[in-house]
Amino acid sequence: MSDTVLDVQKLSVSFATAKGTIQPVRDVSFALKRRETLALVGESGSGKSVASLTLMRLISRSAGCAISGSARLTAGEQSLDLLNDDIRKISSVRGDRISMIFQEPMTSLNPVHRIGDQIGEALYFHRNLSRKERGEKVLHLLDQVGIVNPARTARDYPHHLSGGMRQRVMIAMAIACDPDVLIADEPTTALDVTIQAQILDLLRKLQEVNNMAMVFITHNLGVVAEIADRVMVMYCGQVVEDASVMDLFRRPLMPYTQGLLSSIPAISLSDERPKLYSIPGNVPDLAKLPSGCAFAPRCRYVTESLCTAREPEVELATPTRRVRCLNWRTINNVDDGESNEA
Ligand SMILES: Nc1ncnc2c1ncn2[C@@H]1O[C@H](COP(=O)(O)OP(=O)(O)OP(=O)(O)O)[C@@H](O)[C@H]1O
Repeated sequence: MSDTVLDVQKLSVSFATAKGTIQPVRDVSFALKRRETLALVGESGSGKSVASLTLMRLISRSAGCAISGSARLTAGEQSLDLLNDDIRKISSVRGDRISMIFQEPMTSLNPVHRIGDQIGEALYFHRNLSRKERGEKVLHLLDQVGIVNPARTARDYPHHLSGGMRQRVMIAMAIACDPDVLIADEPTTALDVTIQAQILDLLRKLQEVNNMAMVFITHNLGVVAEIADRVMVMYCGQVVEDASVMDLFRRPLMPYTQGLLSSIPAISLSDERPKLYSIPGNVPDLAKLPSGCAFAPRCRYVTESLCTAREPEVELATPTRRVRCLNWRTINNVDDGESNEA
């Protein structure tokens, strides 16, 4: 049996906007294995949320939105294409085999329903449980995510809870049916660092217990180092680098990734604090992408005749890492025949 639970091939999403057609996700492919955590990183607007909402089928084809590619979810006996199969089939696995923790718990939780009822909803739809069994499972889930008084919290409404507790409740909802794949969209961004560490710890433990795979969206490279096995860096909707955490942090190959890693602040006790690097310029408007490589206008290694003339294809730098840059060999002193050691 293959270990791949989610196989995404050539996912592209475009929207018709007042400024013209934009393509926030372009030709994104990746495979996710059981128990693996893939981090999706990139600046705001790089297409991380649109990609994951499309996988959940929460963005779907309409007059103003075109989607192409495939996303095969293989969970137990089931195998289905999240992008192309009938929506009734997708609804039967959404919240069950694949689920999502959203960025902002306060807007995702329903303010007029009790916490216990909201967690119980996925169980009601996907599991054949009596009311009593469902209630017990809700208390177990609240306990599992570290809520101190599950019975009381189950009766509470969202506004009774702190930000950290609401985020735990969101996790309890997402894992209620032991999903095979969990997509977590910046689940710790709004929390202070101690709570952030607790939530990361919790997700890791749950992953071990439930054997689930995770797609973890974040801006925070410290969090990536903490939680991910692989990292996929996105820029203007494209994957520009994809590598194991070790390889990426040890030797980033794409100038954008190099820039991101150089902008992480280090803790320094000396009087002379090193000046922090920041990538010059801004992410371009998706409606007016520059010609050639989208990162070229901000790249310190840009070769005008090459980088602005041709759009780079994604290349295998080694059998296990991909990079999208016409200059990556020159920048990293890699000979043509040497790619396997990059
Ligand atoms: N429904 C929509 N219609 C038109 N444009 C959209 C729509 N949804 C998202 N976009 C645009 O798609 C681009 C990618 O947005 P997305 O939210 O995926 O970025 P992101 O990488 O997740 O950013 P952040 O880290 O800030 O969440 C943005 O330019 C956004 O304005």
